[in-house]
Formats: sequence, structure tokens, C-alpha cells
Amino acid sequence: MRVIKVGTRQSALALTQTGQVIHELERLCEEYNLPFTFETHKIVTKGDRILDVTLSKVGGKGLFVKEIEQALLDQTIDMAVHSMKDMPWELPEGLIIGAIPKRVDSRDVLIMKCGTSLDDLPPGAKVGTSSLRRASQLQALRKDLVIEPVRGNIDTRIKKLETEGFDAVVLAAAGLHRMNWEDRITCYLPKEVCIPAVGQGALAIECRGEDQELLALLTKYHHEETALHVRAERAFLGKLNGGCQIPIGAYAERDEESGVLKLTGLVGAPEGDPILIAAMYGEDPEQLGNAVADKLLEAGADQILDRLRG
Ligand SMILES: NCc1[nH]cc(CCC(=O)O)c1CC(=O)O
Repeated sequence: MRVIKVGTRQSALALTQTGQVIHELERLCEEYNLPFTFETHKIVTKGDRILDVTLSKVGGKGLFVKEIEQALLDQTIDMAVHSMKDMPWELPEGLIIGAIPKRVDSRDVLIMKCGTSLDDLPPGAKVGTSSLRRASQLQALRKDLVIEPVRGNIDTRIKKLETEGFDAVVLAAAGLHRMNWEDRITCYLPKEVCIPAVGQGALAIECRGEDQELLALLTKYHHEETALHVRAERAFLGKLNGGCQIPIGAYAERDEESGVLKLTGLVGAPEGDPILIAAMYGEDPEQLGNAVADKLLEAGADQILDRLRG
């Protein structure tokens, strides 16, 4: 028996999704008669320690993953479960994404104090989000909204709806589904209305590239279609040198009729004007991601990005 040490952040969501991953891996071990057991290791990341500032002001890539990746390199742990959207574009030498499990809902949702849709928010309503991507798109839809930062784990952010006088907070559907808190969701923001973060709703299982034993198991957990979508989205992010906190979003999907991969990408100014969106079709995910990024750069995305990077 080999004990696989699984690194995770210690937030309720991180522990829940790590538990769900371990459960699936145990099931696969049983099915294929593989000799692994699993042990959870909680790791505090920089992003967890800095809770009092808007994340976009902290800057730096991989705030929620660096310490965990170091533990992988030090062999303190053997694999790590991350939210894909927290993954920087580049991985440290020696580490790989060993599996991308099937994605869940990638949309953003509103949790509102009263009403049932965005239109029900009163003029000048106070909406909580620290994501420039969400702020930019909501502001474009409703210039009157007052968007204010809200940090903390998802339970904290839902509580702040009551304690800090927000009319609504924006969260990812995926986290709420994983926590079994769907009943808190007031409404889903369609992907065309609020383009999700790159990788939102997907997980990344990271391990050492040389750990063939573990990789043999992770391969069985891998979901290739999700991986193609995520690769296209991340190629887009990489080309724009994202990861810096800029309003960037993208989602890949299959065209229902032709079956061809389609990628929609967004770069927006934080105030919601201008917002640039482009969509293209292609077969190769990396080429597609790069092509959509190029299209937005031609349309002036570089000016938005340069201004934000200062
Ligand atoms: N920004 C933090 C974060 N990172 C991953 C998720 C959960 C959604 C996912 O796995 O994509 C969340 C919470 C949120 O955005 O509401």
C-alpha cells in the first residue's frame, strides 16, 4: 500500500472538493485494484493569509497555489487539488497537471437579499465582488450599481450580504454546488452575460511529473473533453499574460451542430467600458486560445492591459 499525501487549502470549499476527489480516486482504486490510500494535508497559502485587502491589489500569480506546489517539490505531499481558476499559467519545473476531472457548472451566480434577477436590484444597489472581471461585466450591464470588494471564503461572503449591507454578492456556481448550498443561489448569470473566469468550475490535480505510479491512477480520473476546453481557455490567458488581476474571462464549448470547439474571450476595463469580446472556432485548443487573444489584442485589448499593469 502506498499512502498518497494530498495537499489542499484549509477553506471549507477546498476541503470539501478535496474530499470529493479522494472519494472518486478511492472508487477507481477499488475498481482497478490499485494499492493506494489517501491522507489529507492542509496547507495555508499567501492568499489565505491576506484576507483584509482586495486580491487585485495584492497582485502576484498563484497566490493560492505556491506553498502547495513547494510542498509537492519537497515531497511533503504527493498530489494537490486546486480550483483550476486559481492556477497560474505556468507550472514550476517538475510539476504537471496529472488530471483534470469533469467540469461542473462554470457560471457565476447572484445571491440576492430580495428579488429573483439582476433586473430586480434597486437603482444604485450595492453589489459585492472583488473580481474585476465580474465588476466590469456587471457595471457594463447596469451603470447604476455600486460595486464594492468583498473578500473571504464563500460562507463569509454570503454572511456579508446581511452584515455589510450588500444587496447582492456574486459567486461561482461551482463552489456553491460543491458545498451543497445551491438553495442559496438567487439566479444564474448566463455565460454570454457574465463570461466566467478561465477554468472556472474545473479542478486541477497537480503532481510530480515523474510519479508514474500515481499518474497511472490519475489518468483514469482525467476527463479529456474538459481538458480540451480548459487548454483553450488557458492558452488565451497565457497569450494575454493574464494571472495579473485583470478583467479577463473565457469559456470554451462545443458547437452543437458542427461539434467544433468554440472559444469566447473577454478583456474589459474595470469600469465596464470598453468591454471587448471575441469568439472563434477551431480544432486545436492552443491555436484557438492564441487566435482569440490575438483578435482581442488587435481590437485594442493591449491598451486596456497596459493601463492596468501601469
Ligand atoms: N476566487 C476564489 C475561488 N476559486 C475557486 C472558486 C470556486 C469556483 C471554482 O472552482 O471555479 C472560488 C470562489 C468563487 O469565485 O466564488
